[in-house]
Amino acid sequence: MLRKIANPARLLTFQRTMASTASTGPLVRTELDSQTGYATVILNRAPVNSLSLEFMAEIIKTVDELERSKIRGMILTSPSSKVFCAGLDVLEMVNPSEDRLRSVWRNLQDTWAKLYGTSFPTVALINGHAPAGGCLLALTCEYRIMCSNFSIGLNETQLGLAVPPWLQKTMRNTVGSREAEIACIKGTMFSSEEALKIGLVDELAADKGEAMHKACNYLDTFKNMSPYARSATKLLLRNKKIEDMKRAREDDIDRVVKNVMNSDFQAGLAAYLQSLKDRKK
Ligand SMILES: CC/C=C\C/C=C\C/C=C\C/C=C/C(=O)SCCNC(=O)CCNC(=O)[C@H](O)C(C)(C)COP(=O)(O)OP(=O)(O)OC[C@H]1O[C@@H](n2cnc3c(N)ncnc32)[C@H](O)[C@@H]1OP(=O)(O)O
Repeated sequence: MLRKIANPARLLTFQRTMASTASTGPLVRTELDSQTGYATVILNRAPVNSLSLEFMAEIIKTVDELERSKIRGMILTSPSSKVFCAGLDVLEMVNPSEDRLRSVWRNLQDTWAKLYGTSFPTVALINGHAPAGGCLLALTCEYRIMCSNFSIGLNETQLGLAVPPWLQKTMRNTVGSREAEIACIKGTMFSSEEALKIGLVDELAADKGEAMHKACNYLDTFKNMSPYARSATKLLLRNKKIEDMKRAREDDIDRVVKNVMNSDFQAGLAAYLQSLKDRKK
């Protein structure tokens, strides 16, 4: 459940209607507490918040809007009780047109860059599983609070996908070189407790209410600090990685096209999709 806001009149909700969504309501909902200046961004693409082209475009737009609104902090979360974000929409990879595949990958790069380079402080409130692209979203935030009994990790290699260099770097920056190398190559999924142990998340919480409380505590640490000094320091730390990604982005896209258009990959993906369905039986 979302944190209760003392005065509902203070709650401004930006809502956008999106075409082609199976979710109820907008793909991304933002609730702004005007007392604290903290925005809760709720990823809302049922059932598992998988990242389609349109969903990522909406996340990017939301972050742009929040930058313009001069918020004091952002909490990224999901309305689901089981899944934070299931990563890229695997259907985007099934025999895609090359043009769409390029656009999907470009949007993933931009989603990462936008969230990684926000001027305001960011917390991922990971209230469910966060494989691959779900872990990527969490890694873009400055601080991660994870509810117990879920899993998180960059499991791309398990699906036959290479982890892009900019994402490897983000993982390395978070957990250190050795842990990142092994985790990326093996495609390890970590339990919440294991993730805490290696520093992939910063705190655990028993439930979403507790996680929200801890997220606000993190954001409160900046309450009396100059937003300029804070964000300038963050961007000095992070901008080079964003620029590196942008410089190499066309090569990155070409590599992904080669990876995904390959017939062996497509055969493996079909088997993977079947295994997702079989798990339910
Ligand atoms: C276009 C991009 C091109 C190239 C990529 C190249 C390189 C990529 C490198 C890095 C970037 C990131 C990549 C990725 O993110 S790949 C996606 C990885 N994600 C997964 O492997 C997650 C798979 N899902 C699960 O493990 C479980 O669903 C989960 C634990 C998240 C939730 O389990 P739960 O039991 O709660 O739900 P399910 O019944 O399994 O799922 C419900 C429903 O949703 C469908 N589903 C699940 N995940 C996805 C997904 N990622 N994309 C699309 N659809 C997904 C699932 O099949 C069910 O559908 P249905 O059977 O119709 O109800």
